[in-house]
Amino acid sequence: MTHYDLAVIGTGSGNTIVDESFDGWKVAIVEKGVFGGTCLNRGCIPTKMFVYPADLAYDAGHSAPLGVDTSFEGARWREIRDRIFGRIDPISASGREWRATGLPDVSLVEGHARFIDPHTLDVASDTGVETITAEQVVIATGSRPTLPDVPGLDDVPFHTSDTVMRIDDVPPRVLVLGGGFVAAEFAHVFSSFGSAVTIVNRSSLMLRAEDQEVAERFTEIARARWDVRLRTTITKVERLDGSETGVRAQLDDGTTVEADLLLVAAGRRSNSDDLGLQQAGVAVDETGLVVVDDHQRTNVKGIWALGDVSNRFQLKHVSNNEARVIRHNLLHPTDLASSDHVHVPSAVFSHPQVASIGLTEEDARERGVDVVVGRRDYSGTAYGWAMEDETSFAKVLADPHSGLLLGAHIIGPQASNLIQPLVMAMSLGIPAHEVARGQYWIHPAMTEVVENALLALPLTP
Ligand SMILES: Cc1cc2nc3c(=O)[nH]c(=O)nc-3n(C[C@H](O)[C@H](O)[C@H](O)COP(=O)(O)OP(=O)(O)OC[C@H]3O[C@@H](n4cnc5c(N)ncnc54)[C@H](O)[C@@H]3O)c2cc1C
Ligand SMILES: NC(=O)c1ccc[n+]([C@@H]2O[C@H](COP(=O)([O-])OP(=O)(O)OC[C@H]3O[C@@H](n4cnc5c(N)ncnc54)[C@H](O)[C@@H]3O)[C@@H](O)[C@H]2O)c1
Repeated sequence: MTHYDLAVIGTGSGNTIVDESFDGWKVAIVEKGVFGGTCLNRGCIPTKMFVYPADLAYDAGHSAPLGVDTSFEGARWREIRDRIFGRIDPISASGREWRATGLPDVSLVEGHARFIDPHTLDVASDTGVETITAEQVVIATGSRPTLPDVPGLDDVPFHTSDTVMRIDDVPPRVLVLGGGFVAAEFAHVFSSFGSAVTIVNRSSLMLRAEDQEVAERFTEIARARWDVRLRTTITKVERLDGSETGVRAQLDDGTTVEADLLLVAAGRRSNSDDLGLQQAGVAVDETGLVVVDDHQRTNVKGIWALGDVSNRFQLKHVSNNEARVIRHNLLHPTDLASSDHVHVPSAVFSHPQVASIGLTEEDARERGVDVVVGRRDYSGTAYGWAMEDETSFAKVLADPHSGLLLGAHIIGPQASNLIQPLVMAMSLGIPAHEVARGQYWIHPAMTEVVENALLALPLTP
């Protein structure tokens, strides 16, 4: 049995904790799957590498309103896939190699970790069980796709985001179960490359967690592009005769959908189960998230947690922030840092993009928060005219007296980039009028939509 100063379970954001500041520490990094975790191998990075060519394909087929005659002639899916994973897989492999052999004090222990007690882990692999002990343990085991209880699902071929990017060909018909981030991004990718997409979503809007006006606009655009079934669930799914991958789904509205590929995108759950947390006495909340304080400490001394296993955001920039906090706190136990869970932005890389931070207008109303709203359509700016945009807008919420921003929501081209000055303003506490008038906004850049939304706020001087 080997004793370590530190054991990190999970090589997603967990892997980023251990840098040269831990020289002299004896460290175990434990991983049961592909080195590098979700974002690198099957999440943020490959999805965005598919979205970019999908944007090109989509735009090529939609340039006529600007007087440009281009068309989408087809996508070489296997070439796109192999280019993407030809870049990613070697990064994962070399990261693994470096951890396995490159550092004298760091050991890569490959297998499934389970607590035996707060300082002892059994790591099970095909070659047996290795028991290790550690003074400090970081739980960074991430999350996995939720599989809803759909009758027949166990007996049909289906994909989740874990597997769908590695398929061989663009399916003619794709059925997506779910209407959140994953559904919105993959529907765009597959339909841009030629698939007919049907979305079956339980809630009444796609991207239902967004500001309602944004979710409504996204849903309206999605309906014009895909067959979107709202307030609908699949009641039964079965194999499609004569097809290796196809399914026939019965919906609770009485209709049937046939597809060549079923993508299940119904949310993700924390990988806190199957970790033996009870043996360690680590508390988990009713949704399965490991409970941590602002310093990322669990209720058990010496055990920390970060990322999707313990936060509800399920975003890479949040996991990375938490990893930095844990690194600092392990190295400076008497001067603990805290994570920022207040100003958390997110973006959906679909077409259109959606980006948001802070309160939605509905949140503000429900909580009785006094807010004013500033809104600007892209079509009210010169760059919007250049793009002939008719559907995109930016919306900001602020305290009417201080002018401090409380939320921002953008739907349209480059939303994920346009929101950044608003993230900065919220995070640094810069009032709206100062953001709008305390700097030049390059004319006539797309950012003018943000400037104008800020100027549209009816602030009391
Ligand atoms: C399709 C998709 C697209 C996404 N796009 C974005 C995006 O654009 N922007 C964004 O901010 N976020 C995005 N996310 C979310 C982001 O990927 C996650 O929030 C982030 O990767 C979580 O990091 P983590 O370190 O908590 O977990 P992970 O990266 O999942 O790492 C956990 C690791 O722990 C290992 N593990 C689990 N259990 C055990 C065990 N018992 N023993 C040993 N090892 C174990 C796993 O194998 C895994 O390697 C996306 C997610 C998905 C699925
Ligand atoms: N760009 C990004 O940052 C990005 C991209 C992809 C994923 N992610 C992360 O991964 C998480 C998971 O994404 P997701 O899209 O799987 O989850 P989600 O929570 O965003 O959406 C789940 C959707 O599935 C629907 N649903 C659930 N059960 C259903 C059922 N039985 N029938 C029909 N519809 C059902 C819900 O109504 C909801 O619309 C996200 O919350 C996000 O944090 C982030």
